[in-house]
Amino acid sequence: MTTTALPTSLTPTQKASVLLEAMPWLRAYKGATIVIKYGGNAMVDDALKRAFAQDVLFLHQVGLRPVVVHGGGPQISAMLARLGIESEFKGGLRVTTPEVMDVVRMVLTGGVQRELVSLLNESGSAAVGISGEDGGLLRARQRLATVDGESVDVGLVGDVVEVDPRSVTELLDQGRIPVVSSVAPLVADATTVLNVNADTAAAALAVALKAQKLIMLTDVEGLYSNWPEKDSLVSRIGADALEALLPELSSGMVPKMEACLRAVRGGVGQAHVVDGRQPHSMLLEIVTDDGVGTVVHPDVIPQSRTKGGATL
Ligand SMILES: Nc1ncnc2c1ncn2[C@@H]1O[C@H](COP(=O)(O)OP(=O)(O)O)[C@@H](O)[C@H]1O
Ligand SMILES: CC(=O)N[C@@H](CCC(=O)OP(=O)(O)O)C(=O)O
Repeated sequence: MTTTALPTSLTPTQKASVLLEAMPWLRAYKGATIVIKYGGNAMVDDALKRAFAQDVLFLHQVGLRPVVVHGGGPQISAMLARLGIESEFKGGLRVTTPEVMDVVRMVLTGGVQRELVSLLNESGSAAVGISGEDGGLLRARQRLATVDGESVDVGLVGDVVEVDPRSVTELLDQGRIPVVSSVAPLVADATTVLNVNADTAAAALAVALKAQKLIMLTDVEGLYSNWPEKDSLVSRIGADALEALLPELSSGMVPKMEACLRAVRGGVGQAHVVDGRQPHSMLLEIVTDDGVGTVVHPDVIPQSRTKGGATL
């Protein structure tokens, strides 16, 4: 895999200080489980996908336990269009007929997941693909979407109600990088498969794994309190304040911020929304002092999760 060289304009001292800045963060996160949600909109070009793979491999190499949960909304929409199947979103969720569900499952587990696994394994073999259907990982119940305060039917769309994380922890314990697709069997009938928004799946998995961090890579700088006003980017928000803001949010930000809230309320140390269009944004978020994007934190931060003035 090709690597991005440091610009030659950096002096040796500056290069050393970049490495040294990373040290306390790497020490703090050694052995930590980090769930990374890689959104379909952040997979827009090959260079970005490679930068993403490099970051995941770096974190794995230095002793973190990264788990990738991938999306693929735009890729599913492109395949549906090629097949001439109409599709629409309500409240940020795809209306999923049985015909659409077949395509969702095929594109996520057969396309996007395979591509990410092969990218991560280009210079190794640690990545292993798995779906919510495998090893009883996820179980879901049909859910409705909320549009203008009203509940609306979106078909075969699920919310995760049970997680058996053993298949993922076993992979992590073997030194692997699990790459998870967000389809899940119906809790009452395992032969019916539901389409789970990947943000929702990532949050449920992060809670079950007791992850230290959930990172959402998307195609926007972070959460805007007054979208699309550029000066309304939120850098930090607590769970209660986010809950109050949820009814104001629209489209893809609804499941994403619901997922961040669920994660921090469920015991995950922090949830981050970072811009996947910026190469290495995730790495910068984890191993440097400069926070990027939006951090969602629990209202009460346990003492064990603070380091100096910073929150882990
Ligand atoms: N308040 C908001 N803050 C940021 N983005 C918003 C907001 N409201 C709506 N959006 C839209 O949500 C999109 C991200 O959601 P989505 O397309 O589902 O991403 P992903 O594929 O990464 O899950 C942004 O590109 C933006 O167009
Ligand atoms: C129910 C629902 O909307 N499921 C999503 C699953 C993929 C996904 O979440 O992909 P992104 O993360 O790229 O948006 C969909 O069908 O598009």
